[in-house]
Amino acid sequence: MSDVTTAEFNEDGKYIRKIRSFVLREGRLTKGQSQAIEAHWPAMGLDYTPQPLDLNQVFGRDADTVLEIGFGMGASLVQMAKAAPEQNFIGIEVHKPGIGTCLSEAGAAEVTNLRVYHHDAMEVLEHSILDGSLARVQLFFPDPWHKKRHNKRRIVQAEFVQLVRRKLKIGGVFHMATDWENYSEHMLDIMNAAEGYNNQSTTGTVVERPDHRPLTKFEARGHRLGHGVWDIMFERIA
Ligand SMILES: C[S@@+](CC[C@H](N)C(=O)[O-])C[C@H]1O[C@@H](n2cnc3c(N)ncnc32)[C@H](O)[C@@H]1O
Repeated sequence: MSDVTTAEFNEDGKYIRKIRSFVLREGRLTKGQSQAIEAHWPAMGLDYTPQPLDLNQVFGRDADTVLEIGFGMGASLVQMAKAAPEQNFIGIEVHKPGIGTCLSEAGAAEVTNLRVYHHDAMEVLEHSILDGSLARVQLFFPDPWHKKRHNKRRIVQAEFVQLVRRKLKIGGVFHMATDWENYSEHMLDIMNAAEGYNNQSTTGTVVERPDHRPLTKFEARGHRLGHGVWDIMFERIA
């Protein structure tokens, strides 16, 4: 398994510090997580390389590919892969325990249409995914970076959404969900200003949770407490 980021240097060989959307908190792996990585990484893990991935070769077929950024423990990703065997799924996560749990659940569910990266999604998207190759990109409950002075760490930014657009096919969908209202407003501001996208909401705002996004445990609890969740879906039109 490679490092989660690639060190970058300028022409003078000076290390470039980037603003990242995550802070690594490498909690210890449980025994189950490390066993799952050992058992399933050979079949389901994708080692990061800056060369574009041949999706047909990776999945052994030509099918629509859905890519999820920051899948956490992977509960909804595994459910989605299980529920849609006709589609390919790629998950990207920097948190190693999440990789372990996801692989453990994917192994137990016997899914064969899921591959995962343990790396920074920005670099994977930029270098490993061919332009115009994805049917859907999913970003569920990204770190909200609540404090105003941390807002710049939010992954949803003008440049990022154009990177996502480039990787989607025409007609492909960028699907976001958040439980933080201020972040949903930020997402809508960025997406409304972004070229080449069309909001799938008839009201020009948010959409109902589509059936293909499973309700997470955390979200179900939020519902009971009266908390909101906002789904935002934009289609690539150009
Ligand atoms: C708040 S959690 C949500 C996890 C999951 N989607 C869920 O709904 O439970 C956000 C996740 O995104 C991951 N993450 C943030 N920035 C990332 C990046 N640039 N590349 C890969 N993963 C990232 C974090 O490690 C974290 O696990």
